[in-house]
Amino acid sequence: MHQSIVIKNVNIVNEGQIKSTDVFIQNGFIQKIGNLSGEITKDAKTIDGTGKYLFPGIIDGQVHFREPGLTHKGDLYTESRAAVAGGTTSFIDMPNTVPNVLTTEILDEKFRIASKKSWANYSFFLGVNNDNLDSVLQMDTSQFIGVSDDGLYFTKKGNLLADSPDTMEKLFSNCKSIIAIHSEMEKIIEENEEIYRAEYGEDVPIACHPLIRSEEGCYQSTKRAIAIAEKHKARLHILHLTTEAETHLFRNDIPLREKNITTEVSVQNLWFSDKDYQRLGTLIKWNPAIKTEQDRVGLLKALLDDRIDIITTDHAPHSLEEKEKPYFQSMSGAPMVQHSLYIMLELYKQGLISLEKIAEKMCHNVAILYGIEKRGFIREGYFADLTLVDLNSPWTVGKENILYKCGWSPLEGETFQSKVTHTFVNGNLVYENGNFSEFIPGQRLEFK
Ligand SMILES: O=C1C[C@@H](C(=O)O)NC(=O)N1
Repeated sequence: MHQSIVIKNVNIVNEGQIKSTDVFIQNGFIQKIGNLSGEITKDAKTIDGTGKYLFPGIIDGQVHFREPGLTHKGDLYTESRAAVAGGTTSFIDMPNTVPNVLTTEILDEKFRIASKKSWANYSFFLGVNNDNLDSVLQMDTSQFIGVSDDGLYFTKKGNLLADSPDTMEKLFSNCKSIIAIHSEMEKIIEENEEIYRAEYGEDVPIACHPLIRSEEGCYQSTKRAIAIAEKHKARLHILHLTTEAETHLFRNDIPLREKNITTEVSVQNLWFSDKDYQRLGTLIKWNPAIKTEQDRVGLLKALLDDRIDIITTDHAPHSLEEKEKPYFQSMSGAPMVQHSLYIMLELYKQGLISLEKIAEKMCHNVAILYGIEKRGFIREGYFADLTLVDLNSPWTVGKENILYKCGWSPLEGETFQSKVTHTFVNGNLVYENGNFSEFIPGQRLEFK
């Protein structure tokens, strides 16, 4: 259902600049950027962009949309709908669905479901762990967006790659595609669990979470993974960094395109810190854990100085019932994909990051890092995935505007100054001032 649309007098935030211009969209693509008048836009729907800011659609490099198998928490329809309402137009989903994505058959099935249900553009990681390592090494993994172990440890202890240096050696010496790993050492976590269990029994306070899933567990794991990757010249991506200490293990003296070792931060680690455990309890229990205020500040600094390459959400919905349990039973993770751009724009309002840097880390760099074709930038000939934002339109997160299937957010009660007013996916205006268009499926991400 492509339409011709012209966005007039809008500030485009793109490739390190903000420029006031017009953008003409037709047949799914950005056809023209510049001051437009007359013939070309004659039959086009006009959107007045005066005073607003146009970003490339956000590409979220790490989400858990829960389908198949865990659809009481979320599914590809509900979570991708929440995504586009928050300005996210593409996502890459993790393999800890049920069954785990450990074969190409299951991967194909996820692509099939997404082609029917996803509002946003999509791709999926193939899961890799000790169980399927040999078969993964037989595959031509350069055909996949990447392999990842994220979340697979939920179904089986001891499956974090970070706990299996032999597996990592074998994988890193053979795998041609991006290897995205969840970097924590299970052994260190288990030792810490025993210490706190001895002290508190089963009633361990949530404030102990960052001490159990500790800085040490993250740092040792990331350091070792980088050493093994460097030895084999593998393409390693460390998922959701949570400590300042780890940021110093990454380089910022070479362009992203030349890096073999990259990393990311998830928005919640730029927003929450250990001071929030008292207020929000297990609602902000994540793996790896939200750490200290010093870590939060250090992560932001590393993002700004390019040791951290991209921003993701690790959107991980669970039902409230699954969250509101004593420490050991409470599920880790929380929904975020509808609110990621809002968090970053609020940090902009606080003077902590520029709009250009937000576009770089949430759009351009994700496209570069994963080699995604023709997305992530506002350029003529690129897909018209675009997000229009009003920076002066305050609103408050509440049950009535949360779109996640699980129906809650750790951000409830938070007031954000900015609002996404329009979201375009492949040239289709799918979201406008709180209303959705008819359902139009997103596309499979193509990559180089
Ligand atoms: O890595 C992960 C996985 C995620 C989930 O719930 O799937 N939850 C988390 O807290 N971290």
